[in-house]
Amino acid sequence: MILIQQQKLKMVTSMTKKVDAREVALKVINEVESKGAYANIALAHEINRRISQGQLSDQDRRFITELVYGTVKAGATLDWILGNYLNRPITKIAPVIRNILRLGIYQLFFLEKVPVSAACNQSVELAKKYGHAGTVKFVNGVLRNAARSPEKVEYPNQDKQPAKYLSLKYFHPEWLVERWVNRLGFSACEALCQTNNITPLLSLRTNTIKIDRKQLLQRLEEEGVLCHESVWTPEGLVCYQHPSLSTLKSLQEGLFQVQDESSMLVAHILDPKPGEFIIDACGAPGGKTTHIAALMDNTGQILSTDIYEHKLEITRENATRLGLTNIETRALDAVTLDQFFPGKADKVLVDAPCSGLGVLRRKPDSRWRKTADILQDLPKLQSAILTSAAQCVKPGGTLVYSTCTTEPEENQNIVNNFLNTHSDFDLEPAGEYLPIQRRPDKMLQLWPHLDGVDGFFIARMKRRN
Ligand SMILES: C[S@@+](CC[C@H](N)C(=O)[O-])C[C@H]1O[C@@H](n2cnc3c(N)ncnc32)[C@H](O)[C@@H]1O
Repeated sequence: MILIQQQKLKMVTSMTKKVDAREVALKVINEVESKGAYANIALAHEINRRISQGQLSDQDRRFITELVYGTVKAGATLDWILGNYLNRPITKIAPVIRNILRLGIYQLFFLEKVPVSAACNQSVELAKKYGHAGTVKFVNGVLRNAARSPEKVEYPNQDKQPAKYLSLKYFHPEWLVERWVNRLGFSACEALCQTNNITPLLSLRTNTIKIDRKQLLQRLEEEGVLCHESVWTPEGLVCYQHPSLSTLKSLQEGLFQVQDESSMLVAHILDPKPGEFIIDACGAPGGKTTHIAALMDNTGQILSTDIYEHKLEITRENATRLGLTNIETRALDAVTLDQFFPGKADKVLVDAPCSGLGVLRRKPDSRWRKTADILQDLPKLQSAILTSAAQCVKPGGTLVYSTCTTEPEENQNIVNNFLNTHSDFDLEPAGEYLPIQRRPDKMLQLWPHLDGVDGFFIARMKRRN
């Protein structure tokens, strides 16, 4: 009798846990869909809150993350799959029920380890909680039908409709895939889309003014973080296992900064020297500013500007945590920089606001927030910032332009147009300033599928004496 009761209790506990994980995921997805919340921020908030209340195990955390990231990323494909089993347009379904269906379809079609019965039953449980008798029946019918007849879903022919096929298969907006297929070809576009769906490993930059990389590696190991050394930068670490970062003392002590490897390359290509005066024109939240500051051995001066004061607050917090005292911040529009510091800086970095199309793998919802229009609008701002910031470079000084995008309109075209109209600047081979894997490239374009890092563009120019 006691044994049966214990078994029942165990079943109830594990059932409750499962329902909780899906319910937490549903809550985050609803916030993304109806309130426009950023998936990574809403998820971190929800997970941290529940971890602090002792409600979530590590396994739950991983499952919730998988459900949220997967469902958000696969959004359009899930709706297209659902279209095969619905007798009304998906837009006519109440948002919460639509999200329960998407979550269910994601598990049925893309999460092999989730049993079909669990995907269906738990979705029905959610429908009971958030819907009424009619919606429970509806969710049950749609999901069981999909589970019974998955063959109803037929992807478009890849030769006849390559962009549509890749877009549905790899969860990318069709306008973007169309661009990439035309420019890169089918196979490269497929590899890029595939890579964009793999959540990248966390990478950290050693704060070299406090600790060296070997010591940090050891210290992190003691805190349960398993890393290996970056093959791109001498201070980078790539972590393949780690607890929640907020629990790490080494982070609070300022021993490292979270930063992608390709982003770390920018400061190396700028090649700052101790004692210089450097302007980081679009500096917040300070990833590159603080790297430049460390490469200058905490000497000289870096003026980190940004149009948003609230973002500069984060730059200042990072600088304080990392123990850097050579950084000043100032809120201003970089388009007006030349009015304040003409010919004053040894080096200027323009890490321009961009479409972020090189970092789609980082944020599951970002691909769905962008439209082709950004590639019309952003280049005007990028050019204006570069032109103004360039006037702050001393004769003989250096100008670096970088973005986290892969699109020529925001990258090569901006730099080529600038060079064509500014004969006092010469292009220098950015690839030769790479700290480890040197390349002959004049302008550097890094790709997630080719280089295993975020898609980044970096160009280095020198002002003539
Ligand atoms: C790519 S982010 C910079 C990231 C930063 N360099 C780092 O490494 O942490 C671009 C920044 O440009 C800022 N920005 C956008 N328009 C601007 C403008 N007109 N003037 C100055 N900053 C601007 C944004 O607020 C954003 O923080």
